[in-house]
Amino acid sequence: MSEAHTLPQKASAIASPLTPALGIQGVHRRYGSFVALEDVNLDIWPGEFVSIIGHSGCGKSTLLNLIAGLDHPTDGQVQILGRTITGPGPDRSMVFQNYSLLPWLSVRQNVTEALKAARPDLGGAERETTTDHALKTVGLWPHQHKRPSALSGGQRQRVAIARAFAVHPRVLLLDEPFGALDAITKGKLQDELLGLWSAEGEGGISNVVMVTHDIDEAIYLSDRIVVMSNGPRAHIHEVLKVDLPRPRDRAALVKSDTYQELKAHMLHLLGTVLATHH
Ligand SMILES: Nc1ncnc2c1ncn2[C@@H]1O[C@H](COP(=O)(O)OP(=O)(O)OP(=O)(O)O)[C@@H](O)[C@H]1O
Repeated sequence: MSEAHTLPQKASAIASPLTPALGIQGVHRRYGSFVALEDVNLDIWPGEFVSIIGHSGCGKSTLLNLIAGLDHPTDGQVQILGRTITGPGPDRSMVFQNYSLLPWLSVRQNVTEALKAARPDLGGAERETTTDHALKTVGLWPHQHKRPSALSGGQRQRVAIARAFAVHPRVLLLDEPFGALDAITKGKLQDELLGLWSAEGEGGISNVVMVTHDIDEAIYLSDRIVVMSNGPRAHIHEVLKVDLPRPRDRAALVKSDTYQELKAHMLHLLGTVLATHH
């Protein structure tokens, strides 16, 4: 169950197996004398879906922000396809824990404004078509002219996801995207996400890096699960490979031995080995 360089399961992944989509190399992040992350190293291969799990405060959001280019390592570097990340870019798009919608704009405008910022190359007509497609994909077409305040939590989450999908990022970064949702909505959004990730070409997303607290979600979605040690001085405790064929059937999956073993191992890690006493 240790980290291994394995070919991911998405067909497009095989194109360049030797250059990581994301290379996290000797990354430290200190805030003054407080060491949040210490020597984090991880290669994420093109086509991989990777989840990051760990106790509260271990630096998961910090790591995601470093990949997004919204923050910078104190030491080490994060690379995308071999190039050092120095700031945000249209090749990466982030869905934050709090959705970060602009409350004075409609659902549709929240998507189009993000597109204007992230994809200035698009003409007006193309931007509208892309927005239409994203809103339909997440099932928000009938609500496109509403303000976020008129939406349910699940619908707001869908706007944030539509916005991220619309910019067609090569890498989609998700910070507990489904945390506050009911099980049915969560399941639907997880499947929509998998659909977009596994689609090739237009609308396809090469990599997803997702922070989650949900073990079942991590196993259902991921190719690998990164388990962080507790902070401060958090680092990668273990990387688990999810050796379950795709497409995955939720009901059948939970009965499989591989699933049960992986879940038991993660419960042991998080509940015993890395147990906290808050
Ligand atoms: N700007 C900052 N200044 C000082 N300390 C910070 C700053 N940002 C984060 N930290 C600290 O770094 C550590 C990691 O924070 P981070 O938000 O990445 O954790 P997390 O694993 O995402 O937590 P959670 O699961 O609760 O969202 C925490 O101890 C936090 O207090």
